[in-house]
Amino acid sequence: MSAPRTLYDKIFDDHVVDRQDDGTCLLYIDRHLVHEVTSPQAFEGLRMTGRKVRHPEKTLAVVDHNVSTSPERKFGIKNEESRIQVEALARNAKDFGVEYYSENDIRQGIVHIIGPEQGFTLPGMTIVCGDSHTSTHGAFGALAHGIGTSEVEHVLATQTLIQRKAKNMLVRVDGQLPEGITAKDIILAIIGEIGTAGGTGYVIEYAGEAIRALSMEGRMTICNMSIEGGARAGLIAADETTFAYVKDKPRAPKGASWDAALEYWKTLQSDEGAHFDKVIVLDAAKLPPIVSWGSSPEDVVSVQGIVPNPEDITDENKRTSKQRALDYMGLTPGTKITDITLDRVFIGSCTNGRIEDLRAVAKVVEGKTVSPHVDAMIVPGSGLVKEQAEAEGLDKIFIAAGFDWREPGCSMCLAMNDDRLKPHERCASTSNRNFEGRQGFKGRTHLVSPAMAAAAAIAGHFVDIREWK
Ligand SMILES: CC(C)[C@H](C(=O)O)[C@@H](O)C(=O)O
Ligand code: SF4
Repeated sequence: MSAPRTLYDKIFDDHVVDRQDDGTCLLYIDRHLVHEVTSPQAFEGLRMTGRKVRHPEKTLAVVDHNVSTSPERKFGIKNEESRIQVEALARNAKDFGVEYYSENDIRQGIVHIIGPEQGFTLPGMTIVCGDSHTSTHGAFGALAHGIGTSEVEHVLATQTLIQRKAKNMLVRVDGQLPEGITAKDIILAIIGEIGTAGGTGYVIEYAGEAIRALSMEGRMTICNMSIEGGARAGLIAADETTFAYVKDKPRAPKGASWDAALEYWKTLQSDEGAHFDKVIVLDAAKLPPIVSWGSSPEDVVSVQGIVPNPEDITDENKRTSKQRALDYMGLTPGTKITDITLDRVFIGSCTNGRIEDLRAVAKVVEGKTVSPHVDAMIVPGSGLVKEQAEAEGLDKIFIAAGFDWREPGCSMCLAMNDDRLKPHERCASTSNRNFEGRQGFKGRTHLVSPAMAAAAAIAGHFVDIREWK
């Protein structure tokens, strides 16, 4: 009998085209998502060498980072640099025969939201995109890697990727989440625990009762942020929740192909006794709502906590870096998290811009009003998310509460378009990165769950969502 294998081992093995003695492998790539930021040079490379896209039908292109989220966007992009990137992708997709969702297509949205929505992302697949948060697709039991521009060119030309096998890490989240605690709190707590380098060299498989109980949206939130924990990818074994989500999606297999696919997908689980190089265990029942206080996703604390004091850190380098983070954030050690007031609230991104996230927000803000000193925006992750939210009347709830309801895109997750913080503005954000300048020059980001961001918008400061009425 062969040795027990992990889910990662299985998907990897099933895609190896060539294995060198030194461990370098050539992996077959099933799906390639392309956006405007990391693809122009890759297409240019193909042009210069007279190559074609090897499998246009396994490639899907969409604009997301640079698009305006204003309704005015149908009249064209004003920012020169953004316009050039968007136009380049439209042209490249046309020239190379790749399907393309423009900003005027209802299917357009953040690349990691549209893949799953279209059934382009399926269990057991290898999926790549020139974007670090490609790990999101691991929620489907797919092996999904973010790649660089030269690799984008390699995949476009050959439908393969050069890879070395990573190590296996298991993160098991036991027990049940308390009311009000979400997937976002789980992943922020995990990163707080392992640190931003904790996953370096690993592919993380998330398992345990609390993970199994999550919706696909929640699972995507978890896998999305694997990269913030340093991991090469994040994975969750596909199960009935996955199959129910995937079924009838536009590009999902149909009829007999569906049955055959399902048979295979059901084998995609880590075997009993499979070896993991590192195991982390968390108790879901003990998790509080989490808020980040610094400029790294590992700088997290319970909403009931206080801003930590770097003086307490013994390691000098770490102490200096956390001191710098506090200065950047304009925070004083000992301040209660619930005393931190906000100027802006951003709800959206590939971490938390899906329909379930918007429903959670609507539940918190219905019949209430955004604090007069807060400017709050909601950016649906895709045109289809927007359409669904509007069909459910969520937009009316948001607008009545004083939120700005926008068009889909990455928006203020990274401020490549006009949505950005002004220097020193403080923002509660449902996105995944709180790096210096991430949401605008000198902007201050606190990462939270959608419900926590929503409550903060209404209250004007952080509140414990477990006490929300
Ligand atoms: C622009 C892109 C290359 C980048 C990434 O790779 O993640 C962006 O999506 C981000 O979130 O910082
Ligand atoms: S929403 Fe943010 S994290 Fe996601 S792809 Fe866009 S910029 Fe990157």
